[in-house]
Amino acid sequence: MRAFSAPGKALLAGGYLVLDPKYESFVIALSARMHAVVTSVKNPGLKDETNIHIKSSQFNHNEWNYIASKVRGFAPKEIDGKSNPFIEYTIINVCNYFFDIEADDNDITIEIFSDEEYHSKENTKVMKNTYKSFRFHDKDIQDVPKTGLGSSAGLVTVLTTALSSIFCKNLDISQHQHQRLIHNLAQIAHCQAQGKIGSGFDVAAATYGSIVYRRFFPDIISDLPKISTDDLDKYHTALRAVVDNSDWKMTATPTNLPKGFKLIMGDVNTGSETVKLVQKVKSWYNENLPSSLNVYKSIDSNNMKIIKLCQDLHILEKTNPTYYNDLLEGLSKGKIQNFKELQEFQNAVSEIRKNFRLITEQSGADIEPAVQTELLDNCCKLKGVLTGVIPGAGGFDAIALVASQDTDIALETKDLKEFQNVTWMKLRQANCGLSEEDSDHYRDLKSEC
Ligand SMILES: Nc1ncnc2c1ncn2[C@@H]1O[C@H](COP(=O)(O)OP(=O)(O)O)[C@@H](O)[C@H]1O
Ligand SMILES: C[C@@](O)(CCOP(=O)(O)OP(=O)(O)O)CC(=O)O
Repeated sequence: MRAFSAPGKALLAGGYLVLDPKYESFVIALSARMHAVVTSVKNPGLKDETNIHIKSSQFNHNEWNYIASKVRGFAPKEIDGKSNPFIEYTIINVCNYFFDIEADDNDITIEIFSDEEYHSKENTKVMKNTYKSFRFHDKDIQDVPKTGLGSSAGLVTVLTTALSSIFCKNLDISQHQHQRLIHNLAQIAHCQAQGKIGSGFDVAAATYGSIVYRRFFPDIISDLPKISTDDLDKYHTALRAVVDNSDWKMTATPTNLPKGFKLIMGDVNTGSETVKLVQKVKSWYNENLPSSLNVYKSIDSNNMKIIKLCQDLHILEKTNPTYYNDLLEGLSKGKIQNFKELQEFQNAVSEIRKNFRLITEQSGADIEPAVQTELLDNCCKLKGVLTGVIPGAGGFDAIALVASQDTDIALETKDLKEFQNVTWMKLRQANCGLSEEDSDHYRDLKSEC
């Protein structure tokens, strides 16, 4: 029995630009995690087939029971005809990657758990033990509203890890080459399940944690052949080559918010459709060249300022702790104007937001709609708050603030009508990407009362 977990994400800087390998982005991994607990047994009754049971009991006892066999290219068959593409493409890719390894066991059960912040808490019951606490819903997974933290990317990443651990007994996710294996397999499965090749920052954060990210070239995935039972070798040979030997040309450099700063996320309970926003922005971009390129260049130079400022603040904390402590105190007490680093941080974010408001106006894609502008501006007036953005694709999704560690946002905004539509989420910046957990910590979950 082994267990793994992977974090959710917030794209703090780099929305839209991250789709182009030309630009780098700033991704914060979140304390909300997806978990997978895997067990396996040898079932002598099964010939040349593997049973894979995936249980997601938190969602109305959802489960998917698959049979996968080499002769069908490991295309999994769900015994009741139920479908979950994220699970299916994970099985296909992991099994095809390890096609020549005879696992000791052929009956595998993986239990999925997701931390509460990924989904709406309505009509839920808490089940907990000394180590973990999860919310149980009375609806199926697809019917429970999401908060947009990247549940499918986290799911595919932990599932890829859990299933790989059956074929690769010495899987050690603290090793760089194993992280790379999981990342590449999960990235492929996630794109195939979504039916599109996005930037992949969510899978990269699920694997590597908070990162400065430059995407892979999309053709690395789109060039993979279709799985065909006529030529089974074709897919797994190509997959192995892409996963192990191709140069993905992506970068995922570990980063973090500087010490004494924290991320605050607020859910605004409406949500936006990323795919539609991306389509509108792409059309606007292509129809407005070269001025749209200048807008992107301006956003990029401010994204880079934020990344650089985080690095500079890390250094300052070590080299000039007295000044650094004064700066943190200045941030807590609302004396931002006395510290050039804080001012530069604020200015960079306001330039980015200004550009996104311009794109909103010209493209019709609600990236920073007026109600969110008002909300963010109000947040920025709160003591301890340095700045705020709508992460990722923007729109009516969550807001993300950068604030001093001691900011008590719930207390500061309590009973203020301008914040009545925001629910402050129980989230922090994560301290790691993919990690191995103690499988005993998921046993004997009990209802609170
Ligand atoms: N805990 C879970 N158990 C099973 N499937 C899950 C779970 N969390 C997410 N999924 C799968 O991911 C889908 C949601 O993915 P997506 O729409 O990409 O949302 P997100 O933006 O949160 O990644 C769900 O419909 C389901 O298929
Ligand atoms: C526009 C984007 O650059 C960022 C979208 O970020 P979100 O965090 O909004 O993403 P979803 O979880 O997919 O809704 C598209 C991309 O990078 O794929």
